[in-house]
Amino acid sequence: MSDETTRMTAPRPAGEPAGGGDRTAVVPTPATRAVQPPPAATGPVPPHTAPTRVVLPGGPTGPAGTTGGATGGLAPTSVVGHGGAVGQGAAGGGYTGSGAGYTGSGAPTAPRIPATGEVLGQFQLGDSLGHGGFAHVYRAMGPGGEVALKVLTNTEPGSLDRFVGEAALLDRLAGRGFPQLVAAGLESPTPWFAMELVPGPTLSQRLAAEGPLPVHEVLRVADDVLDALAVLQEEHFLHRDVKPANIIAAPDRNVLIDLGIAKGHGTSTSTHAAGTISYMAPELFVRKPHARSDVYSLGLLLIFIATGQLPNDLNFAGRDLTAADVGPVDQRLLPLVLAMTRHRPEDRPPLHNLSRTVAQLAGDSARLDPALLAAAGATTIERGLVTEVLTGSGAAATVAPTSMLASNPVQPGEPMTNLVYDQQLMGRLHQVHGDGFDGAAEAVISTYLAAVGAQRAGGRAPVEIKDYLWAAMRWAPAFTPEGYSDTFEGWAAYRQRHGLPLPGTPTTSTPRRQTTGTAARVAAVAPAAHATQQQATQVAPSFRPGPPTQQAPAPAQQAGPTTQPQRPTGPVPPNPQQQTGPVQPTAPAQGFPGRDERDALPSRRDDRDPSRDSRSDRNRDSDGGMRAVAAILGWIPRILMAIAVYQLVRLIPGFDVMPSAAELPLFAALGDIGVAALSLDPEWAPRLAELSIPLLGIITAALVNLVRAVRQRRGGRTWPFWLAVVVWVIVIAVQGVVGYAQQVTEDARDSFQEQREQIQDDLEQGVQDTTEDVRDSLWQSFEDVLPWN
Ligand SMILES: Nc1ncnc2c1ncn2[C@@H]1O[C@H](COP(=O)(O)OP(=O)(O)OP(=O)(O)O)[C@@H](O)[C@H]1O
Repeated sequence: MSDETTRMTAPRPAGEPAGGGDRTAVVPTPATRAVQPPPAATGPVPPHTAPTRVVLPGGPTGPAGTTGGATGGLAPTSVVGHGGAVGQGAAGGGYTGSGAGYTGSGAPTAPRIPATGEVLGQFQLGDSLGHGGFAHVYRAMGPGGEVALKVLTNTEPGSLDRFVGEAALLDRLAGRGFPQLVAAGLESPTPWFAMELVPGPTLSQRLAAEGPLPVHEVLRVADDVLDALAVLQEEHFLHRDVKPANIIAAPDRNVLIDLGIAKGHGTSTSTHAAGTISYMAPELFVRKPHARSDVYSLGLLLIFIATGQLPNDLNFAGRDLTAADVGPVDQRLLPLVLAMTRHRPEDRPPLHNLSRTVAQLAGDSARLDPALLAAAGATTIERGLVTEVLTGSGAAATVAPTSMLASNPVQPGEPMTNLVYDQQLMGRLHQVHGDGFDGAAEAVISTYLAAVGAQRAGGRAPVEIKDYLWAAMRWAPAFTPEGYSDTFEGWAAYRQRHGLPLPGTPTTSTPRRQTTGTAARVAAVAPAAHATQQQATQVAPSFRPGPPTQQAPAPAQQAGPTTQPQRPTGPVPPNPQQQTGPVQPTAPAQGFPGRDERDALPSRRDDRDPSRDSRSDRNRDSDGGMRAVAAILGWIPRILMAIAVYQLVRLIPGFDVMPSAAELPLFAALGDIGVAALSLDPEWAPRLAELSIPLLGIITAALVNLVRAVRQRRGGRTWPFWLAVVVWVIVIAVQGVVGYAQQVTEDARDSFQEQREQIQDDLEQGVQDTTEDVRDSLWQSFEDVLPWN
């Protein structure tokens, strides 16, 4: 093998002096870490117990560029080893080395996958241990014994940076919870690094062979992975790819592999998202990594290894899992996994609390402290992590601005696989799939692409994108409800029939808000659906020009979903537009999970249950009553609000000539009841009658919210509820304050009047008395002086 790497044999950049350091490993290290002196260039590879310490020839602080990853960003996007080929290549979007696969132009070329027997550095490759979309891992023999040797095979721009970053992080972790780095040849034409060989199957292999694990094994996995995640957190990293395939079940421990640095923060989760997205935390779908994102993935993983199945996909439903979602799981595990998979990351417990809970469960579960599983404020270490993410240090600088996260559209230049982050598109597809109309997906995608630009499709036809997204989300083909065609029109008809809100297509400017009533909405959407079909045919050709390949489905299949088996349904109306549509599926491109891969993925519970749709139909029917109640109830608070506002207007001086609504029998009675219940002066009855109007409003608004929440099976309160409560409270406050002020003023006026009258009476009396006294006294004096007295 011509590969000259011993541990690292990268060419030095021009002008850099040669020396002992030129044959050392050049994985970037954090600026804060003590850097060890480079080992001798020609020395033997040390045994695993003394791994090569990768160093930066540029000095302890490392050259510019290391800040991207190793200094604590979530994932390095630009890592410079020693200012040489790696760094330059990274900046240029490709590897500047001479090897196949990484060209200076940055354009990906064919990957080189080494064969068994080849030698890389001082390691001879043995059997393949496995591979993902990113790298191949081999059993290899080196001077210190057997190792797992990982070879980069992905040639997309940035993949080398990620690979270098992974090696750097492994080195930094020094075997704590992860395989220990042994040696690296990152500037080899075939970049590689060797790490400790962990014996054993992955957890997904173990599950496939043995089925669900007993509780104590589940807790052991939880314990080991929580420890590993805590180590990562100390280093200010998230893994972001916790899944059964990334945990090796060694006889004595479970080891987390495949460091998530391959998943750049705010960027793609790599091109082979299938199987990864299944475990992805909801906040990652809006590209807002949280310190507890790994907790969510681990929670799902524990559910999977305990039950053999994953809960329904809830990423777009926006709610927590319930016991019913989880399926038959040991009751001891239930509170743990429910807490770990809470929808809002801040409601999930921090790692430390989880470790203590797991320890308690493994010991004496009776001592389980429920407070540990409650939502807890950010820990100091988490705050550090979040700060780094938010301040945009290193790789985090790629985070989209908050304004972009609102609708989260895929940006030009982003890989097509990032469509999974588009909430608008994915939310719509989730609805389509949930209703059982996978066949409407192509139309939805086409319309979406027509709006955002066909280039976002990355050259894929809508049907390919649909297949990709379905595989990525592990949505098994849905069963269309009987009597409906699996098309956009069928979906629209189904929603109309069930009185469900009918979303427009993503691009339509369908004036849903300007029309009222279901009929009007349907009328508005019908042309939209028609337009969608047209757009499907218009957009598709520009995605993937070229002749259809062997895999192109027969025209008849093109009319409907190309991949979904359907239950026999009623006659499906022909759709000539789709039949003639130039959708030209081609062989799955790189990064798309193959059919076998998809089949191997564990299905979501709903996906495996063919009776799901009829069941959900029944649920929807039973929801009908609730919906009617909610609709009726919905008007009551609005009417009450109008009355309360009317009452408010009456408070304005001069407007009190208008009749008081509080005199209506219902409210008057409530005023009387209030006075009796609170033992108040009866004169307060009219005031209480006035206050009863907004109070009644709050109560009915709360009821409406409750009914709605039950119907939608959503926990928590919705914002309209809070809006209503705020309005009502303001009305009550104004009415209360003004009413009280009026009452007090009236009382004061009365008392003033009383006092005035009293004073007047007193004055009059006084004047009269005085007059009489004066008169009497005068008369007396007069009498006294009269001569006849
Ligand atoms: N240290 C190790 N010891 C033993 N086997 C390993 C080791 N590291 C990796 N493997 C095996 O190699 C397989 C692929 O490894 P890894 O997941 O790291 O590759 P990847 O290409 O980065 O994967 P992905 O595409 O999922 O990111 C693993 O599933 C595992 O079977």
